[in-house]
Amino acid sequence: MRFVVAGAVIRPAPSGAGAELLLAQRSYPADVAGLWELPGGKLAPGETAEQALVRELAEELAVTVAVGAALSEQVPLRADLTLVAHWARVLDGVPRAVEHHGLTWVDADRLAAMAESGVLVPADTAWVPELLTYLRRQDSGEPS
Ligand SMILES: Nc1nc2c([nH]c(=O)n2[C@H]2C[C@H](O)[C@@H](COP(=O)(O)OP(=O)(O)OP(=O)(O)O)O2)c(=O)[nH]1
Repeated sequence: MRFVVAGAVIRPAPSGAGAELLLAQRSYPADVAGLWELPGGKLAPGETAEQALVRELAEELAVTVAVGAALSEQVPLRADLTLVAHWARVLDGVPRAVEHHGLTWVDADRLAAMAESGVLVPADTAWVPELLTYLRRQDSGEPS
């Protein structure tokens, strides 16, 4: 089994209420180009999910991240490929779309509207309830 790891990159909302999540707009392949995802990629041989996420987000966003706990859902993509996600925070740098069409920080209401309108990569909808619960928390402390 191979794994893809995605980062639920979060920050306190500038308004002070709740938190925001970073979404990235895929540029390929054609079936998902234009849809929004949690940035990340496949684990290289011998890498842990945490190591792969640090590497992928450095490559894709030009930032250094601290990787936290895994989200609870693991999403089967194919018989031999499973998608997992970890919470992450930017330690250094400002995210930039190196490989994606664009980036956007969303609050809970915006994420819910995007999920509703079908602009998320389909597999990622599995995480929406857990993401919304965190983004709506008032203290935006460590995800539990
Ligand atoms: N990174 C990422 N991939 C996702 C998500 N949801 C989802 O279905 N995928 C799929 C798309 C791809 O089939 C696979 C990972 O592709 P990728 O293009 O990000 O990974 P990569 O850079 O390591 O792969 P590659 O293009 O070099 O083959 O997982 C997601 O939220 N983030």
